[in-house]
Amino acid sequence: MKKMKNKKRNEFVKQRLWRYAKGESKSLSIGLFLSVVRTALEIIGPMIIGYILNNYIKLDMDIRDFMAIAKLLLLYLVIYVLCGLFSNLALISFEQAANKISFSVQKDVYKHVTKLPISYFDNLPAGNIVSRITNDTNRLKTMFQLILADMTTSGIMIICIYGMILVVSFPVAILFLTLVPIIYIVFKDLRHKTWKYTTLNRSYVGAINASINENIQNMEIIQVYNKENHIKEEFDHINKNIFKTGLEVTKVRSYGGFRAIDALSYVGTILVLLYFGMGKITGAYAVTIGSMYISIDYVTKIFNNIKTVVSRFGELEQSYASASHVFDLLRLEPMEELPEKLTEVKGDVRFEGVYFGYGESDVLKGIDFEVKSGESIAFVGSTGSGKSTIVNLLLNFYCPRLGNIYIDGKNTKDINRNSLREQMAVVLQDPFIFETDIKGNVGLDEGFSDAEIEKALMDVGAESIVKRGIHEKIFEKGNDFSQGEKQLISFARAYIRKPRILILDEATSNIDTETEKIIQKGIQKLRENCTTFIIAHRLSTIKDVDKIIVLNKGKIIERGNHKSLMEQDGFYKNMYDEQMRNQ
Ligand SMILES: Nc1ncnc2c1ncn2[C@@H]1O[C@H](COP(=O)(O)OP(=O)(O)OP(=O)(O)O)[C@@H](O)[C@H]1O
Repeated sequence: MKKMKNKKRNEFVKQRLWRYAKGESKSLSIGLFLSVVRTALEIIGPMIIGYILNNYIKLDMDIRDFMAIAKLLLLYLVIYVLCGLFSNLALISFEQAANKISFSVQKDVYKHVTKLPISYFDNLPAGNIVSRITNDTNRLKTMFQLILADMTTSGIMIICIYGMILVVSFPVAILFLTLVPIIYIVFKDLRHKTWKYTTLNRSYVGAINASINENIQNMEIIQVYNKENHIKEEFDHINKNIFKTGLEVTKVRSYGGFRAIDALSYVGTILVLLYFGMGKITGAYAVTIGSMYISIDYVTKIFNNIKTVVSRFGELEQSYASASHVFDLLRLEPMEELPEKLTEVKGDVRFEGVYFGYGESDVLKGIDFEVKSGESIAFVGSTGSGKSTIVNLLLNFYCPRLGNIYIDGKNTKDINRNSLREQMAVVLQDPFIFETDIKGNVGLDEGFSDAEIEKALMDVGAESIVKRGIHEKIFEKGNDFSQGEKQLISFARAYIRKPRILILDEATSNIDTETEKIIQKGIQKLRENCTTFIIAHRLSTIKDVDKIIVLNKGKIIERGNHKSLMEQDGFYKNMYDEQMRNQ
């Protein structure tokens, strides 16, 4: 079963790689053509020297010989200059193709990720996805660079040079074959060790990235609890492992496989010398100084190229693994774009026998309620009772396991998600602020005019922000704005879209009375003409809502309005009294 899955995955990766490569076939073909020309030129070079040695280097050289040698050496020089030129041009073509491919992959993956169901993100840390889109696609680029720029050219070179050795000296070509099994053993060993240490190294790099990400995001907590030293120790530990495994990779490459291939290259040269020496001594076969020179040059070149292929192979495998990671994201089923769009929405919402769980056990168990257009409904209950989950289902981030949710009588399972969300606005307890100006934060670059943005801000009571100017930049996380001001910006963001359904996740943190007043005024404005869902923590703020649902462990245990629930003298009244006492 696992084998089948791996086979399918491999097929998908290969298909995708091929498709992306085909998209850049022009640059790739040019690069390949230039590489072949370069190889041909590199093969011709030693032949010129061989020709000089055989025909012009003699005891009775005259001026005509010198002139001929000079001309041939000039040709040799031109050939090597051209060789360098073609090699660089080929590299540029391959680099161009690799860059364009990684750009397309990144674009496709990013677009695909935005269409994935939210449930997918529950199981994968955000850092992991970021790393796949950035690091893994970069490695995929390296893969194209490696395969094309290094391995293809070296491969072509090995084949062509071996062909030439066959032509120049058949026995040398046969002698060379005796070294192939040793080359294979060295290659296997090097591949195994490089894979082992680079895999370890990359996993430590991944761990350190995740740790930096987490620590920077939680710097306040780290400093408040004096955890700096603990964090530093943890960081040092991973860092040391990165250093150690990195060193092992270098050692394997420097002392191990590479030296072995260098040694084999010397053995190859010695074999050539022995063959030609034996021929000269015994006179059993014809030898020339030129063909000896050519054979030695070719053997050296062949080993240099084998070294390139061997050294790149480990990296290539790593890059292939990265490509597989990236393409795994593309294999995930995106959410279906349902055709039925909501246009004119009244805002009637009905939950009917809804059961849902993120994992195996349900966190909502048989939720039923109805709210009419323009009404407000609040959800209260202890932490983990399922308040936010109800809203997650309403937003269609998840589908109920059992039961249905209706908006204006239409089942949300059948409604196009984007059209559904266009009718909704969410105001979170901790408003998210983007690192752009106030206008961008309110309008989210959806083409609202300055006047519309200012009006929205004024309507929710953010005069002070309008006075600062809507083109003022808000820096990361909006730390130069007060909590209240950030809330007002997020209110304006919701208000300007004129949602039919508003979801308010009420702030749990204590805010001063002045900010509280401003916020409550903003909320009143927001709630006008909307069906409002409130996730309430402070019961004093929901006295005026039409319906209150009291949740406990995913079940509705009480329902009514503030007055009727107080009269019921149950869970709600207890919570309310407790909060009043603690004020
Ligand atoms: N993405 C998730 N993956 C797995 N379990 C989750 C996820 N989100 C919430 N839960 C679990 O579902 C249950 C209900 O959580 P939910 O956030 O809906 O409660 P809540 O009433 O809104 O809590 P709070 O008042 O603390 O925000 C909890 O046990 C919670 O641990």
